[in-house]
Amino acid sequence: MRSEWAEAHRIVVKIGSALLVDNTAGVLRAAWLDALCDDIADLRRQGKEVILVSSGAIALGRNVLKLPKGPLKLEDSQASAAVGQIHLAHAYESAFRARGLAAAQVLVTLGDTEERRRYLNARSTISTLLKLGAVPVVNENDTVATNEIRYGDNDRLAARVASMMSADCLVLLSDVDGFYTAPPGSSSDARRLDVVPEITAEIEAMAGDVGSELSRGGMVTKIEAAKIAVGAGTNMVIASGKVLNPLQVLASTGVCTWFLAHSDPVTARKRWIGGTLEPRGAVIVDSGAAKALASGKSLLPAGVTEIVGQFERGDAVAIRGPEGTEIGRGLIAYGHADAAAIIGRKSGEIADILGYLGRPELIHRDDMSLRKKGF
Ligand SMILES: Nc1ncnc2c1ncn2[C@@H]1O[C@H](COP(=O)(O)OP(=O)(O)O)[C@@H](O)[C@H]1O
Ligand SMILES: N[C@@H](CCC(=O)OP(=O)(O)O)C(=O)O
Repeated sequence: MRSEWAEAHRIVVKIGSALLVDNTAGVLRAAWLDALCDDIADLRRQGKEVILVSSGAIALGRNVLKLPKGPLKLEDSQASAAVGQIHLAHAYESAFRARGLAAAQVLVTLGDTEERRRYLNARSTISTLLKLGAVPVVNENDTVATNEIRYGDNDRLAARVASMMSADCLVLLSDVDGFYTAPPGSSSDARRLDVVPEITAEIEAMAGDVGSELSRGGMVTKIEAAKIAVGAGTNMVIASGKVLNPLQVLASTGVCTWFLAHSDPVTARKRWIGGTLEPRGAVIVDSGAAKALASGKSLLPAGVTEIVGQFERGDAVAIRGPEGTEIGRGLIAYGHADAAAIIGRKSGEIADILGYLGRPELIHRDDMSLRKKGF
């Protein structure tokens, strides 16, 4: 197995519906799920952080509701997801509890990963869960997501989660053991690629549709996911989940396809913050704060002398030194009005001033890109 696997500290694992749900009976494949949870407990013992993105709610729920086979209307998918998600949550809770781990259900919508304020909230909640030792189990909140505002497939959702969480590796477990030069079902000379170093038009043309009635997206959405992941500095793997203990099998055999990122997640995130996002305002810092930032510290309200412009929590702002020169950019943890109320004050005073317990830092160092480090 490639060194990227051994070196990965934060791993997102996405599980397709076809793996979790028995297509004929429409019920959960409990023995498979148990074995997967063994693999995750094992990774946790190795000191790694694991976030699961699990499909399966609609596939499970439609069976409970006795809906006919074939494509579902949007409202029937949403009803199925509502029913199936309870079953999924129950299954994960008991499987992880049996292994001494707490499962945490995180249901997200497209807006939670796209809109700045909610993005920071989701990132912060998942970080806290990891810090507390829980295993976040993420799915799309299908019950409230309508066609215009939904991912619809969990491949891209998993990639957005991996990018949001600066994960080192995203594993898409599927019913196929990698990316082939053509859809394996329709072409007998299709062969699996070990590594895709670049997602070219030729690679995109090799991706076909879904392999099972329960699934969504096929390889097309996996390639879309790969673009998001590698752009965020996350390596992506497509591997087979058709075996028991799929992560252990992957580690020992190395059979899969790798989509390699060109930089690490921290560098990619800093580039995104420093180069891609348009600043909505600015914070002016004093010389002491400028020095602290240069030595790798977060920006505390005490070191800020002025707030410029109007922005919301999670927006990008410019960080300017006492002479007004831009020294960096960052995602700010407060909207402009609250930020203006707490600048120059100690972090311990924030709750008294604002009436709620906000973050101690105005801009966390992970959410900051400094000019001299090159953006
Ligand atoms: N180039 C390709 N390489 C591998 N599989 C492909 C390719 N093009 C299409 N597929 C199909 O994609 C399927 C996997 O995607 P999908 O059915 O959406 O599963 P999942 O539930 O894992 O998301 C495979 O079973 C295969 O039939
Ligand atoms: N949120 C949906 C996921 C749908 C989906 O992406 O399925 P899959 O292609 O099997 O990963 C569910 O839980 O049913």
